[in-house]
Amino acid sequence: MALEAWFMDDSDGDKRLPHHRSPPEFVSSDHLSDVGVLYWKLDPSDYENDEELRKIREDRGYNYMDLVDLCPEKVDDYEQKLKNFWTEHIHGDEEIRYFLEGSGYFDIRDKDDRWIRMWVKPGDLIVLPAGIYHRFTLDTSNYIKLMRLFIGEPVWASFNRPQEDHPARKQYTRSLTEKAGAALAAH
Ligand SMILES: CSCCC(=O)C(=O)O
Ligand SMILES: [Fe+2]
Repeated sequence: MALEAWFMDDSDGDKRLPHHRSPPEFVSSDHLSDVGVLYWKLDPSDYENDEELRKIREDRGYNYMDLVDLCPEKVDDYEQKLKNFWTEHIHGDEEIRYFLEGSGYFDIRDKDDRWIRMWVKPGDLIVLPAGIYHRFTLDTSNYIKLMRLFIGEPVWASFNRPQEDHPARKQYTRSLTEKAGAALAAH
């Protein structure tokens, strides 16, 4: 099963609702990989002993991991955190999230600056490239539990848009341009 993703409408209504366009416009896994998103579907039921997850972590050097249970009782500054997640931002490193319970919306900007909404659910492992604009919200289930992965000492710093001069942003836009150039040359 592929990740469910779609282009968002332009309405300002409740962010926890799906925000499909009318009619809905789904986004293919090719389009997601074009903007540099990596995706795996794993079995979350026994994540502590999952051989597939172990292999991915080893291959990509994700030696750091912790768990986040996103509910008011377990997270300090819950409302503030959700607010920060919802503010469009980038990071200087990959953002790697493995979703274990509940669900939510991970929104990313594509190369034409359109919002793509990815509906993340248990078993979805998603890697966002450094420098991609994104944001996150819970959906109407109001709950999510996830694993954060990182290479080495984690850096959670986020940089709110605009960030056109940030090295990670420049590198990212350059990589998109190169990809587009290579695609043209292949035709
Ligand atoms: C809660 S999943 C990811 C939210 C986010 O973009 C972040 O932590 O930087
Ligand atoms: Fe982020």
